[in-house]
Amino acid sequence: MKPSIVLYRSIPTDLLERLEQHFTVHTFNSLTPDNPEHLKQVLQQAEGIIGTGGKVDEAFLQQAPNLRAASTISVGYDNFDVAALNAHNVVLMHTPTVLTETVADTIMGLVLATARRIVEVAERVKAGEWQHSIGPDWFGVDVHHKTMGILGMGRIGLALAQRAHFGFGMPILYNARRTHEEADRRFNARRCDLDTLLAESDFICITLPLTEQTFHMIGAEQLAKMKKSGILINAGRGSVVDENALIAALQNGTIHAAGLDVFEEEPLPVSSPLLKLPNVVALPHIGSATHETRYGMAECAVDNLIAALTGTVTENCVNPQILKR
Ligand SMILES: NC(=O)c1ccc[n+]([C@@H]2O[C@H](COP(=O)([O-])OP(=O)(O)OC[C@H]3O[C@@H](n4cnc5c(N)ncnc54)[C@H](O)[C@@H]3O)[C@@H](O)[C@H]2O)c1
Repeated sequence: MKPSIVLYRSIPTDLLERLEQHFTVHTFNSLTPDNPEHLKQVLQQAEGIIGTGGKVDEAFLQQAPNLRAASTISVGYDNFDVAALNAHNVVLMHTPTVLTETVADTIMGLVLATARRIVEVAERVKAGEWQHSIGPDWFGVDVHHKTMGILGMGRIGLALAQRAHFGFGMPILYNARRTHEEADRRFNARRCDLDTLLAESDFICITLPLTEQTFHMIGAEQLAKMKKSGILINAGRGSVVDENALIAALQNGTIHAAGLDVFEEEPLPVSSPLLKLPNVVALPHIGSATHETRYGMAECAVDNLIAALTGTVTENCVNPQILKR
């Protein structure tokens, strides 16, 4: 009999067929579906889960005694309790690399949109406000040759540095736990402490994962250390920034603008003060959301689950120590 798995995100038909060659697939629209009793029943037998979103913690794992592998269709895995997975001998697979370049493109899009006020002025054109040749109230600020500060010099940080350095002639600062030799060599990037990065950068781009150490890493104190003309871009995870402190900083003119792809609560509530601020560009977590990349992520996650449940893992494993047990 084929192993039973739970699929909790819709994936392209050919990839579903690939899963069905190996497994009996039980499909749900999320991990908190309309039919929770059915999910509970299926989880009793399930050896694998694949999808994105939803908490996988001790309470969830208690309901899935036969689980051997979890495959998330994302690179970030902050919604998984890795210690609990380890305790239950569950391998966690994710999709790094395949989305790196697309997310870096999104971040550059936010840099340009905030600095040049692209969304705001395009809306004014649509509203019929372009009646005469434009004056300073339509102007933005330059991007090229300004200083870019990157928080989290990993895969996405490096792809962003490449764009900023070669495309826009920007000096690159970064804050990281250790020196990134490739960034230094290829982009003349300079590692510095957080306070220096906050004080010297014109754009601060967050590409950090959400962990206990990065939670609210940027709060009122850090925002106050940024240039008044500084622009904050967050494409890591919402809770790396204290959103209330950010709202206050944007309202008070402590910083110039913000470009946000991620939020403390997603979807962003329509009542959020962020949506009332003209100096905010808010995106619905589209970092990796292109047809090509979302297909690539789903394919990678499918192959990851097959590898994990057939004992052929070579890459993309968050807790490889489990494989040796
Ligand atoms: N907006 C989106 O749609 C989207 C898409 C993909 C990834 N992401 C987010 O981006 C994150 C990074 O992805 P990646 O592929 O570049 O991961 P990565 O692991 O290659 O890079 C993360 C970097 O952050 C560094 N880091 C971690 N904690 C730190 C700390 N306390 N101080 C300084 N540096 C620290 C790590 O050393 C690493 O270099 C993901 O974890 C995810 O949260 C968002």
